[in-house]
Amino acid sequence: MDFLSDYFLLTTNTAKTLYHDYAAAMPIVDYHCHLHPEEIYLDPHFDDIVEAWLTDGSNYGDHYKWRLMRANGVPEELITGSGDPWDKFQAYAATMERAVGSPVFLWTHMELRRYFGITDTLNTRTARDIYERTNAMLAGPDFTRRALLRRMHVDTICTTDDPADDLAWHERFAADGGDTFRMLPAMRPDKALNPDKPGFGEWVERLETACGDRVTGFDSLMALLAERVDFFHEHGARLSDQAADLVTYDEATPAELDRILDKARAGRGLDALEASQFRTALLVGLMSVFADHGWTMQLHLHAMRNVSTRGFAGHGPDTGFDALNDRPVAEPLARLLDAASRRGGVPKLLIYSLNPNDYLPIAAVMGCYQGGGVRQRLALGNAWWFNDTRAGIRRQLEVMAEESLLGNAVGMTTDSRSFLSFPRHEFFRRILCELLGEWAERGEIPSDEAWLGGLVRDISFNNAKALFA
Ligand SMILES: O=C(O)[C@@H](O)[C@H](O)[C@H](O)C(=O)CO
Repeated sequence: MDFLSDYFLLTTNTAKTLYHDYAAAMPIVDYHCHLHPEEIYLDPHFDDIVEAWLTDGSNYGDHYKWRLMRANGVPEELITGSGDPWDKFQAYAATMERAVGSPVFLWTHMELRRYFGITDTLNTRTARDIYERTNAMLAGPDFTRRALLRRMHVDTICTTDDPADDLAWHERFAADGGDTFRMLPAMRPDKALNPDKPGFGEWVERLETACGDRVTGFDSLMALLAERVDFFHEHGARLSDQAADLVTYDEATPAELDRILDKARAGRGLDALEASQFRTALLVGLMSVFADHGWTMQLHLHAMRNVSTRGFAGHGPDTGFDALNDRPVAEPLARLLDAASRRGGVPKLLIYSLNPNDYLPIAAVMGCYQGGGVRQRLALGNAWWFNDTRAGIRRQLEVMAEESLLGNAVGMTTDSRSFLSFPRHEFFRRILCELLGEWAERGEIPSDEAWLGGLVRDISFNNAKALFA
């Protein structure tokens, strides 16, 4: 089979039919990504393929590529530094020559095909020609940020926004009549959930300013966060998204929570127990608020961030110096959900983990809190970050099928920092169809095309669209 042919990844005739007749044309709901609302609203062109693909001055770029370039011995000057764009592109091309089997290799060539119509393999011999052809096209009207989203039939895109953000860019986007797609905020209260991290006190002051009110204790912090959920809801938000790099459960009295909050605001440092008590109470409280609003809460578990001290000191967060951790998940997650179910209720939840060994424990715990007349109240989040690979996506789909209801899975997200990364949805849909096709042609599921095609459309798009119903 030719590289990236129409049938790539589609290993059976059933898969080919399911992908091309049911998945391919479905629009995209990208409900978790890191694209900036300002860039989407202002809709500028890219200076060149290096800005679109690798990095710009603000170190805002695709750290998946940066990690591979570092692994290939490329000096930082040509990764996130101020090196010449052509030198950077050459270095990336040389890196791709070594990246056989990497999803980044596949995505790179899918993006060259889907956006630029270039079918050449990127390497040091073709780099100059591809550099010049892509740069010429990037200057055209079909390559502004919004045009790239339109061309991928994006229906909805959710940005990642702090509770204290004013959502001004979302307001301007809506006031101008939007576009062929919706840009909606998703609330990311990570700063509230990290009272033991530097900047917590400053963040509380940002929240007070956004609300025009004071935080006088833990309950008032929760009240101001609930106010921001109302504000986000009025702006179309229907999802939250928070990282839980550690999943712990420790209870505290209201008085203890107030004391911990004061200590955190004063920057006096919290011990592990105090941080866990604060996070436990805040997560359970937020679950109640999200349940009241009918929101879907995304929990991103077990990242191990900023592993390299030097890397973090030199480049800041989200620059390719993160990993995953293998901390326990089942018991603390069960205790969090149980506390929520006994108090304000368990919201709709998408629970991701960076550690694929967590999939089965998470799915088993999830099954204990379904119900209340809500279809798939809890679902396993899609294969995330290091798991956004053919094997990782298959594993997540298999566990969702084996332990819950694959027909209710909520598709894929780019989770990206690149406007060119939307073929990751095609990558996912092909792997979904490949898996269903294999099961059907092994006789493990009925080869009922209409039924399977409907499920493919639901998993690829309809289930994600329903998050906003
Ligand atoms: O949401 C997260 O915590 C991660 O997606 C994180 O932002 C990471 O840098 C990323 O973008 C992985 O795709």
